[in-house]
Amino acid sequence: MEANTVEVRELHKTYGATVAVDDLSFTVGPGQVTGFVGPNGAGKSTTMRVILGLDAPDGGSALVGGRRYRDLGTPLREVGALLDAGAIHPGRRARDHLLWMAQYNGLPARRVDEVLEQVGLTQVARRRAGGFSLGMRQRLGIAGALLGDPPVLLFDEPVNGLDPEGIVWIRGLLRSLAAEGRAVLVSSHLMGELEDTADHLIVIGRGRLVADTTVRELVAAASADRVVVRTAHRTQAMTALANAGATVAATDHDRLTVTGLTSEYVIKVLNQHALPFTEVAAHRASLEEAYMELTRDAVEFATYTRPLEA
Ligand SMILES: Nc1ncnc2c1ncn2[C@@H]1O[C@H](COP(=O)(O)OP(=O)(O)OP(=O)(O)O)[C@@H](O)[C@H]1O
Repeated sequence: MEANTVEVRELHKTYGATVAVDDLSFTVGPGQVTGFVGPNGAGKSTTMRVILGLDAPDGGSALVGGRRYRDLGTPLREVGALLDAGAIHPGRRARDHLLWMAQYNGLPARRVDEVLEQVGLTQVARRRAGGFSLGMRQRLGIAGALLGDPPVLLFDEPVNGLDPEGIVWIRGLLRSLAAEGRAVLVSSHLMGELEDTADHLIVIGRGRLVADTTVRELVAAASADRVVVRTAHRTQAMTALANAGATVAATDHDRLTVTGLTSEYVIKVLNQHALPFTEVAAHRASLEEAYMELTRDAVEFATYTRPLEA
């Protein structure tokens, strides 16, 4: 297997009575950003911890470049990770923290200054991490992940708590790391966060695989066959389109979502009835909408509450 690939196969992990990861299999391929999505408690962090050898699986395997983490020669050269940005000793200066990591892993000290530059911390390299903002701590954590120039990178909820500028920066960084041919796995409990970043998606719920798909396919499936219409003649348009065989929902005072007809046919029907419109467009679902569609059954199940007995 190539060095820039992660393979998770039939992974199983329990903590006491809690099944955190349940027969999970997926591959993180090179040259793309793979989003790892699921609600809180779905098992994302546990999976990443197992990949990084911080937790032992009860069954199955998680291999980096075909090897278990503990069999990697110099792990930092094979896989870098940002798990918990708060984990740096507050009294330690940023540069010293990275120098210690470099020395411990037999990496040249010049890499420290390179990664500090890459994450934009050169100016504050001699300050103590305790005085760092969350955004600066995230950057320092990422500098540590990049230190060994690894072909595989894992980021657990990297945008959590960041300001918009920090979020834009991280997105750009993830894209450029993937463009260099690396395998990049990034977790989030918010699908929308990955909209402009991920190429591929692994969606999990309760430790199990829900979807393994490209962002493009997922959005296309959720968008399929839906047309958005804007018209001041909402009621008449709803009647005309429904009579033409469409399923129509009013989504705003002047907006309809039409299913079952092409946009060309929708225009034809509106013209036949001399109904003016300001917009007829094929709907493109957001990633968040696609996710809702994907998990709707599971959510319905989860939010079902038994009525009180009389
Ligand atoms: N060390 C542990 N001891 C006991 N239970 C744990 C431990 N780590 C995780 N769990 C449980 O395993 C399940 C999966 O947790 P995990 O942190 O992997 O989910 P997650 O998808 O990363 O969630 P989040 O988005 O909240 O970080 C949860 O039910 C959690 O409570």
